[in-house]
Amino acid sequence: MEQIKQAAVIGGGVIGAGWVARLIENGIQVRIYDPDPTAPHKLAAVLGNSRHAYSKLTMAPRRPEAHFEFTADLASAVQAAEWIVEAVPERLDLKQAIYREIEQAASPRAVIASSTSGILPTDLQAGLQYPERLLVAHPFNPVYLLPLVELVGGQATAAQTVQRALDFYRSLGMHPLHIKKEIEAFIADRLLEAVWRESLWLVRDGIASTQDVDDAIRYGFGLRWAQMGLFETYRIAGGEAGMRHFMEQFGPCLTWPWTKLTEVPEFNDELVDLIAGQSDAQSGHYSIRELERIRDNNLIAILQALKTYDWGAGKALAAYEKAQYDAAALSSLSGITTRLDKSQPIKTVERTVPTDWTDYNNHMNESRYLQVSSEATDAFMRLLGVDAAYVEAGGSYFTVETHLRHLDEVRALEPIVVTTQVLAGSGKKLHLFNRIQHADGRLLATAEHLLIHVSLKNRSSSLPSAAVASKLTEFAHAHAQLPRPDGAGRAIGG
Ligand SMILES: NC(=O)C1=CN([C@@H]2O[C@H](COP(=O)(O)OP(=O)(O)OC[C@H]3O[C@@H](n4cnc5c(N)ncnc54)[C@H](O)[C@@H]3O)[C@@H](O)[C@H]2O)C=CC1
Ligand SMILES: C[N+](C)(C)CC(=O)CC(=O)[O-]
Repeated sequence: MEQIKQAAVIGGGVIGAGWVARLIENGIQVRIYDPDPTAPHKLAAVLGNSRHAYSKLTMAPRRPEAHFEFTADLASAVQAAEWIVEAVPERLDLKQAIYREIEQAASPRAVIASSTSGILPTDLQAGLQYPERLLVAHPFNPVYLLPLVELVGGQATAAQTVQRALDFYRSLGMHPLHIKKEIEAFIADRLLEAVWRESLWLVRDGIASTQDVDDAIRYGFGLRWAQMGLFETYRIAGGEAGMRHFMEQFGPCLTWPWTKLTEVPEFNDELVDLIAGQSDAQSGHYSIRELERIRDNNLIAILQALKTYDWGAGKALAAYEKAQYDAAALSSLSGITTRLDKSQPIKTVERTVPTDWTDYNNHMNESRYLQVSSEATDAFMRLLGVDAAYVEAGGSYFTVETHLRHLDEVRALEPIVVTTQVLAGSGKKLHLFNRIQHADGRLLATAEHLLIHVSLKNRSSSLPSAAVASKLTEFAHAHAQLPRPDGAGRAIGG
């Protein structure tokens, strides 16, 4: 599959910044062009939130964040780009002018992906020299967390461009929804606009406050929509007889005067003041950044819950995690044959301390030391070949005993490194010693673990495969030459 290494983002506002966050998290270098001098400041705030979000989203090994930079002009941003994200304001003339500039500097193979919320891709393509490489990739805010991206090709978009886009967005952990027939506002915004329009009427007519509308969504059908959408939810609401009964019963209501969907309330100062005033009263005591954090934390919890049940948007997270584990296994395995120095403890974790790992003492909570050490053990297991495929085939290691020593403190966002030393490894047993260090060299903790190889079929101890046993023997022999670590085998107070 094509590996995109260099992207450009044109327009670094709400959506452009969200794209930058998702791209660099996935190891893709980004050059950004935005004439607004405050754009770097706004991007920094979005990255503060996205880094916080990614540190909580998954325990899978993350790629090192890629480099990004602002450029002084558009040409410098797109020259080397393989993927060009356009995220400038929603004006056809502006977007078309930007594409003309892009075409003068970029490779004709580079895909141009417009973030437009509703403009037809065929209109965007008008006047392009290579229109076959343009398509709409419409994301949802926050782009760094929500998996959906609507892909819409125009009349001139090549099938190959759509295929490249499907592969690319999947590799970013997204769920590309290919809309085969172009239509203004695509699918999701048509639905959102309908709900928004109706909500404006309800508030304007004094029937509900903005808070009432939000409560009607978040305490009820919003929860259903987040996991099943509309049609699957209504199928269940039809009882045993399912969708047919639901349609028979509730279909006729659609002709009753329940909604005003076709009319739009007049957008005068009075309406704006009414809505904005109620919105200020509802949530003005939070800053926008605080609201973003609250939103992100809630979204992460929902995504993780859905992942547990392999359902809805949780499927995208599960697939992304698997890809992250596979990528980590590949890089570790290539390390074994090329550059891994087995004569030393192996570096198994390199990360920063997430902001929500700290406690009332304002340092990393004791439980997280075990979590980090467990990440290190998992990474070492992958080095042995105990990866997702091995586990799926029925083999794994279970930890049966742990001894942790807490030696120094570490605070949020500080860099930590873990090294793993094999104390013994033969037969069913694997005895590891992990050193958790600050990147400045301070030893923060040691964790000693005894693991037993198990068969996941009958969940009892078993011998590892010959390939795993052989790799383990190599490490065990090499590490047997190392001095026994200080603290190994120690009991409390010993
Ligand atoms: N805000 C939202 O909820 C969503 C917006 N979109 C779409 O994303 C696109 C961007 O929208 P937002 O990020 O919300 O707007 P925004 O106003 O937050 O950001 C637009 C950015 O483009 C920059 N810009 C203006 N002229 C430029 C030029 N000639 N070259 C480079 N940069 C330029 C502006 O300085 C600004 O930073 C629009 O097409 C919008 O429909 C898509 C999904 C959701
Ligand atoms: C309001 N909006 C039309 C720009 C919204 C979107 O396009 C998608 C979203 O994030 O809701």
